[in-house]
Amino acid sequence: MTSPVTLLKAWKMLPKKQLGQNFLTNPAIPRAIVNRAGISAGDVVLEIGAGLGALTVPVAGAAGHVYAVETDRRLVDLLGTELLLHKCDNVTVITADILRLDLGNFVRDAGIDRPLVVIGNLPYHISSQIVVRLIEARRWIDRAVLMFQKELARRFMAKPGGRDYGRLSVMLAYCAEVRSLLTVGADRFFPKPKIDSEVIEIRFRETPVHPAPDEAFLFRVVKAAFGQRRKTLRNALAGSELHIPAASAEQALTAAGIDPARRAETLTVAEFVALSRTLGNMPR
Ligand SMILES: C[S@@+](CC[C@H](N)C(=O)[O-])C[C@H]1O[C@@H](n2cnc3c(N)ncnc32)[C@H](O)[C@@H]1O
Repeated sequence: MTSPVTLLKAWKMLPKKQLGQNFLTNPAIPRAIVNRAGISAGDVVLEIGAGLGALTVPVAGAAGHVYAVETDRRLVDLLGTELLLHKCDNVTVITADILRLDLGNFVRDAGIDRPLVVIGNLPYHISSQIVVRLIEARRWIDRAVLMFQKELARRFMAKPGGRDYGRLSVMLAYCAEVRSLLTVGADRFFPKPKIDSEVIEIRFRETPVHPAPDEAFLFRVVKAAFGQRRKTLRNALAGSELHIPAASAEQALTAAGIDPARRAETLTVAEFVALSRTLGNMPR
């Protein structure tokens, strides 16, 4: 692996902060990610934010095929050269904004016949949005192995009852098993970010443990409940974009067996599902 400092210098480029460009500098990290992710020749991988190819090259060495998405057009020639140099002939580079890529259409158009393994050292400013997209598109995905800023990764894995527990903790617990694979120090990147990173595996379940009658509505309820997380659930729901009268919120919470004076951060996934059911059954 050529160091990002050398590569960027040779190609007369500077990293773009607004694209979250913190490139991996130490080849041991991508190798560890590939090993712990258990990438094998049967896998079709979608990489998000390929950058200079630090992860793309070792992933290509282990996987059947890699679709490497990168939004920064400046990097495409550089990435192509790196892939040629490392004889990676099983990589398709896609110049696109991952948030605009329709995964269903992409899988169909590319003729991909199996659930994807998604991998990436994510641009930190859109990490949460990407996870929401992956949850929505999870029918096309087996698992995702992604690097986040450590604080965010902790929130994704949080259990009810603490400050870290939020909207995405609930959405992920609803549909996936999440575990930490590895912590990566800030000094393993160029430019060096302010905080350490963590790689987590999100393995999507075929069916949720507590299926909601209407998943999209469940996710709206979760968003509304955490929208004003310091308020009691009764008031948070009443003041939310769901426009539920306070009396109806109280009635739905009670019917779901939830004390209306509790806060969102104390509810389990099963309780959110029960609440979405009683709210969904109310006349609107
Ligand atoms: C943290 S860097 C990781 C680069 C490389 N994978 C590595 O580990 O060294 C994130 C990469 O995502 C790219 N990126 C930022 N926003 C993106 C988007 N919306 N869609 C696709 N790629 C994006 C950046 O240009 C950058 O190359």
